[in-house]
Amino acid sequence: MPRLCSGDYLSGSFCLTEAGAGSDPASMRTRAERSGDGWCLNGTKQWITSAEFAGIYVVWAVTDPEAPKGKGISCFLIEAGSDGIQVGPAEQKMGQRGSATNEVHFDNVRVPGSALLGRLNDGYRIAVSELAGGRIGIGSLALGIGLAAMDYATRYTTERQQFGHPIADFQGLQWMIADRATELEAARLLLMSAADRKEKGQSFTREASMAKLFASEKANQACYTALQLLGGYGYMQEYPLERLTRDVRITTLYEGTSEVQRIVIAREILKEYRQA
Ligand SMILES: CC(C)(COP(=O)(O)OP(=O)(O)OC[C@H]1O[C@@H](n2cnc3c(N)ncnc32)[C@H](O)[C@@H]1OP(=O)(O)O)[C@@H](O)C(=O)NCCC(=O)NCCSC(=O)CCS(=O)O
Repeated sequence: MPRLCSGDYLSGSFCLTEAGAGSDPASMRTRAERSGDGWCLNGTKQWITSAEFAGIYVVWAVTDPEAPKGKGISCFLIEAGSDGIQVGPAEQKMGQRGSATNEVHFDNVRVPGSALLGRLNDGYRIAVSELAGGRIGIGSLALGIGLAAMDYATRYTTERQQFGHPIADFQGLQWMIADRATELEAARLLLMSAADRKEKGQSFTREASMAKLFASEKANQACYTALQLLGGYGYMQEYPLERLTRDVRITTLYEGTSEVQRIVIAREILKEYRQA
């Protein structure tokens, strides 16, 4: 942590996803086998944010293949310079091109026993609980993009003249502005509520998924509307809507798709009813 906070490490990377283990990370195939006092890791992680800049990787690997699904996974902290780690080139993405996304290969990477984070075979719980916190972050990112898009487009409607009027005078457009503003405000309140619960040490899994689901879907809709308000200009790279619309698209996918958020929300609600 001190090296991450001081900037000695430009970033850390969260290495969970694999080619065959995206929405279902417990089906991962990366293995960590005992090697003397330590561990030897083999496998490939996919779509890892900032891997090419990372000083340290948080890596999940199967440590007990005989255990029931999700019960034999452990979490390791691995220094970027370790022998056997290879980082692939940055992926060519639709958006968020300011953020590098790489594959990370672990080929007989040997780490000491002290690299184990948390308890042996209890790593999957660390992954899912960290994802819940991350969802507040991605929801907030989505909200920021949605607000920026609508801010730009709303100002544009007051300046753009058609049919002898600023287009903001037309009720059809006013309703679009009103609906998006209402949805983004609701998203903001859901995010604040989830963050507040997290900060107070209360359970927040359900609230984080609700906030991420709603904020990312509504931010995508906001970018669509904002581009529509600019008409053909919105489609041009010269204007910011083209980039915002590409950047926002990933927010309903990463840190868990909208469909995964619905699984989490439904499970959390049903848990209460089943316990009653
Ligand atoms: C779809 C899933 C929610 C399904 O989960 P699973 O069925 O595989 O696992 P669970 O049984 O729900 O949970 C396992 C275990 O952990 C406990 N748990 C669950 N949530 C929490 C929590 N918030 N805090 C603490 N503990 C929690 C749960 O009770 C279980 O414990 P027991 O076994 O009962 O003891 C899940 O697979 C899922 O979320 N999938 C989506 C994965 C995802 O979001 N991937 C994104 C990867 S990161 C990314 O995209 C960004 C790139 S990067 O950062 O570089």
